[in-house]
Amino acid sequence: MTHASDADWPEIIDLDARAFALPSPLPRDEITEFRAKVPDEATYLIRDTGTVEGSSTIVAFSLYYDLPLTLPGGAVASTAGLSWVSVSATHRRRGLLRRMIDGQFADWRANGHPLALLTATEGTIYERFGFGPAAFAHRVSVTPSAATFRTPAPDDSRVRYGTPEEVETHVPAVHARWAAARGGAIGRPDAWWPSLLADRSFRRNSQTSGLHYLLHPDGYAAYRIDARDRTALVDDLVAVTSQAHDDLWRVLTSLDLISSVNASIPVDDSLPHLLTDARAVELQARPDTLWVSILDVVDALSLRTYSEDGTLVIEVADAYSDRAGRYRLSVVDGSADISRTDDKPNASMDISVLSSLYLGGSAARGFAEAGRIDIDSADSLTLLARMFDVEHAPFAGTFF
Ligand SMILES: CC(=O)SCCNC(=O)CCNC(=O)[C@H](O)C(C)(C)COP(=O)(O)OP(=O)(O)OC[C@H]1O[C@@H](n2cnc3c(N)ncnc32)[C@H](O)[C@@H]1OP(=O)(O)O
Repeated sequence: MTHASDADWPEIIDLDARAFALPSPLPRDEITEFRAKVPDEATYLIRDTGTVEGSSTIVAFSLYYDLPLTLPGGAVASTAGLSWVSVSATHRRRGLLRRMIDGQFADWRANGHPLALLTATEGTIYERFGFGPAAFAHRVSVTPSAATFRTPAPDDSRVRYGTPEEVETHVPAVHARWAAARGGAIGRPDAWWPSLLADRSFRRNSQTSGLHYLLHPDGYAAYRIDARDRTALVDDLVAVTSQAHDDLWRVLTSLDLISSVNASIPVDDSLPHLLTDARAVELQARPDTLWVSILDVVDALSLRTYSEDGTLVIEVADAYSDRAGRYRLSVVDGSADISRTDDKPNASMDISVLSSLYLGGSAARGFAEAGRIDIDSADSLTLLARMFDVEHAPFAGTFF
């Protein structure tokens, strides 16, 4: 296994397009922009000799981004975001993914990352490495004609369409304010913004418009129009205050000639409650949007805060790595002290389940009822559930 160099990228892009069944690979002139997002040492590739004598081809590739993740309580963890995992169809199920993850896992730990993240194409690949789905979103379709707000619109909502110059300064700044305040939010590194704001053609098809940006002093919404069925597709909506949230949604639901507004919103978003008819917000799917793997149990559990004080011994099983063991979690005034222990456990679970609970986006009770958390008493389950509970559901906000 080696790291990628500039010369490898055209081949990597082709491998990736085939593996992800994309209609066309990333255009060559956009590779440079993409390359700014990832240093060579965070890329992993495996070559195999080709059928033509002397040739060799890339048969597996993956990379990780250094991503800031806001945790319950407001601390920001430096995480490793696994992405672009592609194995050639000619080399499937020969352990190449496992080889790449083994290498990355060692590097993530050497770099001191307490957590690894990913967004998954399929739900059955990553649990074996200790990842669990940890944040979700509601994919909704809002019918503007039925979306009547319970309260009248303010005289001036302060929402305006932004010029490109305004968008370039306002959007990254508001996103950073929002991400710092929302548990489960992924902060966007500076190097990501040029390609996001450029809204390259590969992000849309011939029937969809470019992005329109609505700006508010405390938020923004970026949407495009699909001309085929006159829908508005919300690409990004960030609101630091509820006023910004409500004002942006008032504009989005009053777009003329639009039959529906499609968006991915937090599972606890207030939008349905703002309307006289909550059915105007039709739930279409509840996808997992972020998978987490706790790489270091003591470090990770110490970084977040907790909603209930108390002490629990949690036993972790780990078939992939060395995270197994018993950990005493003592919470005082919301802050945890964690240490390894030999004491009898109150709750036993796989590292992937603990990783799912970590951001507060999954309920301990559901895992216990499914037999995936062994619990010594009803009181322990109540304490576990309350400890990991959070004020706002985690919302990642960024696909990577
Ligand atoms: C974070 C991301 O980037 S998600 C994107 C993942 N990539 C894709 O979906 C693109 C298309 N798919 C591929 O490129 C490949 O099929 C991959 C990357 C999913 C798997 O690569 P492979 O090299 O075939 O996996 P590998 O042989 O190392 O398998 C490792 C383990 O995962 C299992 N596994 C691999 N793929 C799958 C799958 N799609 N569903 C269920 N299990 C899987 C294997 O059975 C094996 O299990 P075991 O070791 O516990 O017995």
